Formats: sequence, C-alpha cells, structure tokens
Amino acid sequence: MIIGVTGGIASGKSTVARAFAARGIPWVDADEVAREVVAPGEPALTEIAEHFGCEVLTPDGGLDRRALREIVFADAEARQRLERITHPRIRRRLAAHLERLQAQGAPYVLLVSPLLFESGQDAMVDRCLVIDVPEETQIARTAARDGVDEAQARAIVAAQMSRTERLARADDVIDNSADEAGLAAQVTELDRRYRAAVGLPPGR
Ligand SMILES: CC(C)(COP(=O)(O)OP(=O)(O)OC[C@H]1O[C@@H](n2cnc3c(N)ncnc32)[C@H](O)[C@@H]1O)[C@@H](O)C(=O)NCCC(=O)NCCS
Ligand SMILES: Nc1ncnc2c1ncn2[C@@H]1O[C@H](COP(=O)(O)OP(=O)(O)OP(=O)(O)O)[C@@H](O)[C@H]1O
Repeated sequence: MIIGVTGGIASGKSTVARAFAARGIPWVDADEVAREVVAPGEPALTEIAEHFGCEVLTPDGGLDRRALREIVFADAEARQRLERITHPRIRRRLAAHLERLQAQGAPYVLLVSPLLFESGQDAMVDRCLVIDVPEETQIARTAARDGVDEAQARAIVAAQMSRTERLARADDVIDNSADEAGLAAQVTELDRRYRAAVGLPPGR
C-alpha cells in the first residue's frame, strides 16, 4: 500500500514523514527526486538551460535554484514550461523508488509530494493524506525556515492548489495548526489504521 502525503509549502509534510519513519515506515520525497532530475549532466538541466538561458545556471554549471524560483513563481507560463520538462522525469523516478521500497517488505510506504494532485502523482497511490494548515501559518513557517520574503512565500502558495480543493480530495487529513505533540498523536492513530488495512497488528 502506498500513502500519498501532500500539503502546501511548509505545511509539515517532512515533519509528518519523520514521525512515520520513527514507526518503521519509509518514504520517498518528491522534492528530493525533483533535485536529482536537474543535477549536472542530467538531460532536464540541459533543456532548462536551453529554454531559460544561462542566467539560471551557476558559474560551475549547476542549477541556480534561486534565479529559477524567482522566474517561475512570477510567471505561470514559465512554471508550466519547467513542469513539462521535470514532471514526467520526476514521476518515472518516483515509481522506481517506490517499487524498490515495496520490494524491501515495509508494512506500507509514503510518497511525500507538495504537488501530489497538481501533477497527477495521486494516480500512483492508494490513499491521499493531506497535511492541513491555514495559509497564514504556511507563510509564517516558510519565511522563518527558508528566509524567503513574504511576497515570494505568497506567490508560491498561490501557485499551488487551494486549501479547500486539496481537502476535498483527501482520504485522510492531519491538522498541523497546533504543536508537534498534536501531530505525533495523529500519526500514531493513522499508522494504526494503515497497518490494520494491510492486515498487520498495531505498531509500537
Ligand atoms: C523552482 C525551483 C528550482 C525552486 O527551487 P528551491 O530550491 O528554491 O525550492 P524547492 O525545490 O525546495 O521547493 C520548495 C517548495 O516550492 C514548492 N514548489 C516547487 N515547485 C513548484 C511548482 N512547480 N508549483 C508549485 N509549487 C512548487 C513546493 O511546495 C516545494 O516544496 C524548484 O522548486 C523546481 O525545480 N520546481 C519544479 C519541479 C517541481 O515541480 N517540484 C515539486 C515537487 S514534484
Ligand atoms: N506543528 C508545528 N508547530 C510548529 N512548527 C512546525 C510544526 N510542524 C512543522 N513545523 C515547522 O514548519 C516548517 C515546515 O515544516 P516541514 O519542513 O515539515 O514542512 P514541509 O511541508 O515538508 O515543507 P516543504 O514541502 O515546503 O519542504 C519547519 O521549519 C518545521 O520545523
């Protein structure tokens, strides 16, 4: 069984994934795979440089993530162009990672992705778990963690599915508006339900 874990920027997906991992559940991170597909030498990086120009490359030939971020979150067409280059490659790699993890015999596995619904990755999973927080909390946590300014944080939130639409597509929801202790209790309960769904006894 594959559980898709999604939520907007800084909603708490990685924090939730770490809590599941502490209970023996492995995860694949779409943001991490998105970095792998644009590493130096990868065809996606060549395509990005051809389309966006050398200004999105660092002097040593890597991707200048900040420069590209400033372009794509100010221009929906540019963002769609970037997604056409990266998303099919991200999907293929995610499928390979998930297959490998499942072959290792985990009770179930997580696919953690900010764009689970937007990019059609939900077709790869059995259930969708949404991490829900108010937008203002997302903005505050993004600014505190990534040091991006408030306008950029708002532009990123605006480029993602709305909170209402995401919740409408959820099978399960974690409310992460309170503290991390509240989060851990919700993870424990979901882990118990997911294990039961695959015919296993509750974990620790
Ligand atoms: C634009 C890029 C270079 C910015 O890199 P940067 O290091 O600043 O941010 P990072 O990759 O850590 O992403 C931070 C967050 O931005 C949001 N985000 C990223 N890409 C997108 C997008 N195309 N649409 C909406 N939100 C996005 C996600 O919430 C993500 O967690 C990078 O995000 C990217 O290559 N995006 C396209 C690939 C993609 O869609 N990734 C999302 C995972 S499927
Ligand atoms: N319940 C909480 N209370 C306070 N801070 C929290 C809580 N949950 C997460 N955070 C903090 O908010 C920030 C975002 O959390 P996290 O990195 O887990 O989100 P994410 O959804 O994985 O983000 P992204 O997809 O943008 O990388 C982190 O700095 C994290 O420590």
